[in-house]
Amino acid sequence: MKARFTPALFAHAEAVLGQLLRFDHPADAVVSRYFREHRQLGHADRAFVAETVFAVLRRGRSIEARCAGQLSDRRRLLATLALVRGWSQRELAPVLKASEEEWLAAAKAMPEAELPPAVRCDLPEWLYARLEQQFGADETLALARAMNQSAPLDLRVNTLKADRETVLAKLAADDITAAPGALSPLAVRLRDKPALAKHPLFLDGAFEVQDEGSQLLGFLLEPKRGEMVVDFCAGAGGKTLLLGALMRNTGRLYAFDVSDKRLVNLKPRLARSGLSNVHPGRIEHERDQKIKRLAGKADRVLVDAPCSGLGTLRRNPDLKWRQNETSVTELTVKQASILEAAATLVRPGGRLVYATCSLLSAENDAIVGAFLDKHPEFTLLPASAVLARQGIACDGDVLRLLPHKHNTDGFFAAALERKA
Ligand SMILES: C[S@@+](CC[C@H](N)C(=O)[O-])C[C@H]1O[C@@H](n2cnc3c(N)ncnc32)[C@H](O)[C@@H]1O
Repeated sequence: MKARFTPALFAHAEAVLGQLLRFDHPADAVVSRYFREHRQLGHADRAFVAETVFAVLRRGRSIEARCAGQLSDRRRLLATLALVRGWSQRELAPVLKASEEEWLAAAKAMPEAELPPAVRCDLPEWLYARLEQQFGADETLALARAMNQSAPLDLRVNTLKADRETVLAKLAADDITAAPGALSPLAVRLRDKPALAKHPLFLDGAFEVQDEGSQLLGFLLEPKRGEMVVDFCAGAGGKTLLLGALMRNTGRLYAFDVSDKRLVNLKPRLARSGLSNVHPGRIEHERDQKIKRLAGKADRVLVDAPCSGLGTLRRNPDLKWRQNETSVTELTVKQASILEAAATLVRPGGRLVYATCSLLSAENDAIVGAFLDKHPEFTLLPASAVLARQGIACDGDVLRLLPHKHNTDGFFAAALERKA
């Protein structure tokens, strides 16, 4: 159902945008809190508000340029509706003032191709410069365009509870249009974004929401029955749950994180999943005693490192305005330190996977390159070969998923093996 566009609904979007543009909290948290405080807003109204303010976060830089400096939050929203969402002046009529019509027509008339490259890509200068150096101008534009779209909703089937065909059939019976993912053998991609929190298959643990790209990191680690596996930065367990299922609920899977809050969020997911091989543990830092006790014992270790998150701009467009060169440099120091500590856990012949959801080589190739230079006892396992033997086609010695090529979030992952 489409929302009825009224001045009151527009005012809600304006209020949310005002909060978002302070950039002091993650955008999804700000929007969720606003909706909790305004329960009268129905599903369609919420969808309108969320999509419109997220569109401003995605396209704000080029919108500003096209509006030639005459900007307020109200005008940002009007211009986004007209220029990004393609609304006509007739559709905007309930809100648009006669005095704004000329301004909006001029913004619409300005050709996008005349904007400087970073503005056209809707990226801050520093980020554009880094991506352009890595990918070249044409590919950066394609990448930025893909990242300025909203992401599809992907599920991961929990093989302890169901198989993909059964999940697809049951979703179809509920009029939820879905298709098997193109890369992950466990992925289901939905055509729309239905609310799933009360769906019986979700409540029963038959699926979890997880980007298809994120699922491939579990396959790169390739944990087996009966092994000892460590998820070093487990967070709320997005990947832990997949690893536990790949281990067929056997062996021992440690889920470590420094954040109590995230580990608490893992609990209900674990309960739904039916897994009993997962051992969550909070650590103070990467050199915690709990870690030291496992030195040299783990068959496989996943480091899903804290990162800039710049591969997830489709979902978190605010990150491009909240990260900066200093925050990225601080993250790289942390990433190197976590990888160093996690590596000590790996037994001879065992596997270590370093992964991020960043696009920046400073957080990816540079971290792994420096680690391998310092640790000749580790070698790089070609990611394409590891994935090919599990029926997953992906080129390259490292896994590099990109929104414009793979239609997933941006991920980097490298599989390293400690020599036997
Ligand atoms: C990319 S997130 C992990 C996401 C999680 N693996 C998932 O799939 O949902 C990175 C995590 O690293 C955790 N972290 C930060 N510093 C850490 C450290 N020194 N040791 C372990 N975990 C850390 C953060 O709390 C955060 O949960």
